[in-house]
Amino acid sequence: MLNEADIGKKAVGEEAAKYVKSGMKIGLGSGSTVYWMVKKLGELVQQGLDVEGIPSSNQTADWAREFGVPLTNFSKVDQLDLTIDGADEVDENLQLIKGGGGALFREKVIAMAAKELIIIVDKSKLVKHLGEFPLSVEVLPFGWEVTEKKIALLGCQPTLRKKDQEIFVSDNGNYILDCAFGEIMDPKKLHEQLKLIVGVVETGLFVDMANEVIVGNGNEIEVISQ
Ligand SMILES: O=C(CO)[C@H](O)[C@H](O)COP(=O)(O)O
Repeated sequence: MLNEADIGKKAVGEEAAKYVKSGMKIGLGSGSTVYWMVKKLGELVQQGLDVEGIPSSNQTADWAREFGVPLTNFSKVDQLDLTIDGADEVDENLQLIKGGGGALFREKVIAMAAKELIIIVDKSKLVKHLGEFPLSVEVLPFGWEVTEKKIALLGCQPTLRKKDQEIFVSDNGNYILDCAFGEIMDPKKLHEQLKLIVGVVETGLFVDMANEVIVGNGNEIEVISQ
């Protein structure tokens, strides 16, 4: 049985697949909302849609293989036509926090490489200001303790992400610090400050990147554009 949020995720995931046209190279995001998009894409491929995707996580790659979505990589593709991804928070200016699943680095690469970025969320992800969801920051394992202290000086309490009592390791072999900054009034500035810290690989702030956000409220869908 799907709960209210899951119904919204399924609705927007399936809706987003309609934006994919034959011949396109697609960036495939990560997370439970993207799952529905990849599943739908698999059905469309069965019906003759000619598309290739670059996955942003090992999990998404597994789903693509399961549902029959052909995969490619950046040695063969310079630019993606479209990237479709989820988010943890979306503010009124379509700025995003991503990285709840720890795939933020590859998600940012496929977002940057695409002509268009469509974000798919259920309505619980819409916020006035970013920051209630702790910001994910991917850091190199070497000296992560020092990196953590530098990040804390920017005004948060970072927590090293763990899974099943073990340190969570990203698909890139790095660690994730979940940084509770509270309300983030200037996402661009915070992102830039974080990126200046040696050891920070990438932040989950996606600033001025989303072109369109598809929001699911149960089965009702709303599209918000820049
Ligand atoms: O950024 C992400 C993973 O790194 C996801 O897109 C984000 O966490 C949303 O996930 P879900 O669709 O499961 O709510």
